[in-house]
Amino acid sequence: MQLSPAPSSMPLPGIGPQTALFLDFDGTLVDIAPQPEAVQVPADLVPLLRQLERRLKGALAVVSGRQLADLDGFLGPLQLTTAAEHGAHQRWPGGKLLRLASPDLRELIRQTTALAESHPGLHVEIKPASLALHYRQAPELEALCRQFMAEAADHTSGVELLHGKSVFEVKPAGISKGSAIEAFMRESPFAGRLPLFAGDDTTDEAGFSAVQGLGGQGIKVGEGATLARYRCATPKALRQWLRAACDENTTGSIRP
Ligand SMILES: O=P(O)(O)OC[C@H]1O[C@H](O[C@H]2O[C@H](CO)[C@@H](O)[C@H](O)[C@H]2O)[C@H](O)[C@@H](O)[C@@H]1O
Repeated sequence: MQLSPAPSSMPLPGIGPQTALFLDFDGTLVDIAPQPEAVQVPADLVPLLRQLERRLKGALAVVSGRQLADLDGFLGPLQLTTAAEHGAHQRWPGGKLLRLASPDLRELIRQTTALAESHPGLHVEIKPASLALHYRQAPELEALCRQFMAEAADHTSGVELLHGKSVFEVKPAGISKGSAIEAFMRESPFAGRLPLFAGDDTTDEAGFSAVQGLGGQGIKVGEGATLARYRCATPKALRQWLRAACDENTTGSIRP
């Protein structure tokens, strides 16, 4: 399927009792920050997600590249249904945990850590099933990081490379945000509902493809070519749409 600019003037789709809602975290629920740990969670986000989860009778999940512990740290005390690490680590309704893959990343960790030590500005984020090499503080090193991570991924069994916002990530092959959403959609309370997925990055395109293949809609937050049919300008505007959906008198159909 070809990526195209999503229309920006259409009102966002309504969130109703038959919606299954899937939400990316960085760049979607919260603004992008200079470093992964510097993200600011707006004070009203956790109450908003709690209210939405209740209204949707549990059919809400966070779908993120982050590791589960980080998401829980940012969104605590909430522990939402979650697909973490691009779907490799899942928490299902009721709390059951599922780890779909655990590639051996020891050599990759050794190599990327050595690279970051010799290049100030690079940051290695080590997660249980994946690894991110961040270059937001050294954008001039993008080409070096690309080549390094492509070669490293080639030499690591069972992984594939993603390019996100100022980051190259190695994650388990064959698992994506799309496959995680499809898995949730086969089970209660998601099954039989219309899925909506909001995300901001290239790594969210698999999620847009999955929800639209199931008759739902993708919402791209921010700029850039996308498969998503809807667009919302900023995380703040997305949160306003979510808040509107919590208001009894609206279906959430606001303009982005
Ligand atoms: O799927 P997401 O929830 O969007 O997570 C994707 C990655 O997000 C984080 O990195 C990105 O956000 C950082 C904080 O805003 C930013 O500094 C970095 O440049 C971005 O790439 C996170 O650190 C990664 O683990 C996630 O995979």
